[in-house]
Amino acid sequence: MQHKVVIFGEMLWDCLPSGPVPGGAPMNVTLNLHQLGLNSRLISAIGNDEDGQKLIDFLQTFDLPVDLIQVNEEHETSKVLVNDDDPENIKYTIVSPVAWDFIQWNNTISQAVAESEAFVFGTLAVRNAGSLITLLKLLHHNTLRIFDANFRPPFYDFELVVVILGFTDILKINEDELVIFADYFDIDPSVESVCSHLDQHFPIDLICVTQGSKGALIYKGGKIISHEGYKVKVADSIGAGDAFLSGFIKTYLDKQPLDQVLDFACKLGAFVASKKGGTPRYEITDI
Ligand SMILES: OC[C@H]1O[C@](O)(CO)[C@@H](O)[C@@H]1O
Repeated sequence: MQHKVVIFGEMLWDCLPSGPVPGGAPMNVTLNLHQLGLNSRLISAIGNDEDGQKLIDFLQTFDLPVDLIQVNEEHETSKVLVNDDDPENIKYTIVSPVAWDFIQWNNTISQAVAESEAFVFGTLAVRNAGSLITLLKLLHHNTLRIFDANFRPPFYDFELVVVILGFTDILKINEDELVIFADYFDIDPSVESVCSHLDQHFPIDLICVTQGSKGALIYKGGKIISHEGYKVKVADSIGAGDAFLSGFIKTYLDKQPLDQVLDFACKLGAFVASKKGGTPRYEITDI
């Protein structure tokens, strides 16, 4: 049976100097999972405009269901200005407010989350109270809750992060976010200290930490499994973390051993880093 995963958050156009590409971490994860053969659906919002229609058209070229994507009459489809001068360290300027700042709760999205095997969310889409209220309601469902911190300064608030951590089963952070967590909790910024602190104070069962070109690790029950990553020629790092998370979700739900889960997550992350933008089109056999 196909695993059902629901993803909540932003969908947008990443405006690179070379032209616009579809993006947004939650949309990138949804598309990756779909291409990996899972039943993935995105809860998001576009404006009633051409940019929004083009995003829907793009998703439909993958045969991805778009029934949980709302059309907001008052706010535009999201655009992000991307500075890719340093391909390994991308800078994002995220226009505000936009349609996905106002994702409305309704029975259809609630039921989709209730029936899902996993529910994935991040911090950017809840920068505004409109979508935050909706996410907080959805977090009460009894499904595997996967939190991808995906901090996009200045759009995150650590007090809110702490609330969300209370509803998190699996957490994914990168090495920069690890330091932000350590600063907030006023603890040593090592992987061991941050992960064991989170393990002790929150209901989190497993933590993934991505470390850019140095690879990634999984922390579970006091043990760390690490992977040195796959070396590729980086086109840009847009969506590499999203691809890592997608590879993790697929193999984790398939109940593969954690070292293989980590290996596939690293492989997919590296594969997407070797392509331009966060939403390349591929077959599983290409990875
Ligand atoms: O979601 C915020 C930003 O992060 C990315 O998803 C990459 O992880 C970009 O596509 C987007 O502009």
